[in-house]
Amino acid sequence: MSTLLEIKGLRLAVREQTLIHDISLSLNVGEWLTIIGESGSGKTLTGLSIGQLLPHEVRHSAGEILLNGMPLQTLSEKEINRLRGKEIGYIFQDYSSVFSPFITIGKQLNETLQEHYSWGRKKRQHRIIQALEDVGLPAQRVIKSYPFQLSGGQLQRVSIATAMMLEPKLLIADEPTSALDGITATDILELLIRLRSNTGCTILFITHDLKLARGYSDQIAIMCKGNILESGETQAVLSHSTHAYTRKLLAAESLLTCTEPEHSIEHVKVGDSS
Ligand SMILES: Nc1ncnc2c1ncn2[C@@H]1O[C@H](COP(=O)(O)OP(=O)(O)OP(=O)(O)O)[C@@H](O)[C@H]1O
Repeated sequence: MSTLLEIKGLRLAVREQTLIHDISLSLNVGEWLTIIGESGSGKTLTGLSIGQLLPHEVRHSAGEILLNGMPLQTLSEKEINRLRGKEIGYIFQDYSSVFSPFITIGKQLNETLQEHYSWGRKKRQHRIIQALEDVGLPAQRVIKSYPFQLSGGQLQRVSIATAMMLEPKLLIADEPTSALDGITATDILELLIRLRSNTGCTILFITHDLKLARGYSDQIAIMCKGNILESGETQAVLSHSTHAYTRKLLAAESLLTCTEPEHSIEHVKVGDSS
């Protein structure tokens, strides 16, 4: 299996404060990796750093992020802009902020396609309808709708359709179900599974919910205070965890407050004999 994403010794800081401490992760083509950790552990910053979407005050102070072997931090603004959307797609918890309130969904999706492809109107229209149908929405009605005319679950489906219509190799889904009720959240996860098997895309999923990590991911990484405590195949990490925090986490089935001393955390790669 070939590696799509490699994060090597990534460190992020704000002024003198280190927020992410030399983390390393790798993700193979077509895999689903879940990063799980309590609030403030560094999940979102890790996801944003891949597409160079960090808040301006957060510095990438060490390490490399490679997509298909290409070091992303060496790209110009124009080059990374071209990769965002087409190679690296994002879905966020706050799907409503993705849409302009006074423009129909069809027009917004059309503008997104125009930014990336020089296709004619008919081909763009066809792609939009197909993308909306792929996420189980009534495309003809949705393209004429304004965002406020759709439910939260429908809008999150539209944001997934927006990301998937560009056929990204890597989809970063940051807590995409946190704002939805339980049944809608499960539907969205099932949808991501189906889209992954249809398109072969690779998924980096960010959550604080162990149930979601357990049920859907091939690989799991447990984050705490800007460090990765353990990572590896989901089953291996969950059944042979070496870290006391992970074991307590499993016993509680919900996130605990991480009490590890920040600077002495060692990243354990479960199942890695090298
Ligand atoms: N712009 C910023 N300036 C300063 N500190 C920041 C900034 N953004 C995030 N942080 C800090 O970095 C740490 C990691 O934040 P991050 O948002 O990545 O956590 P998270 O695990 O995604 O949390 P949550 O689940 O609540 O979204 C936190 O301590 C947070 O307060």
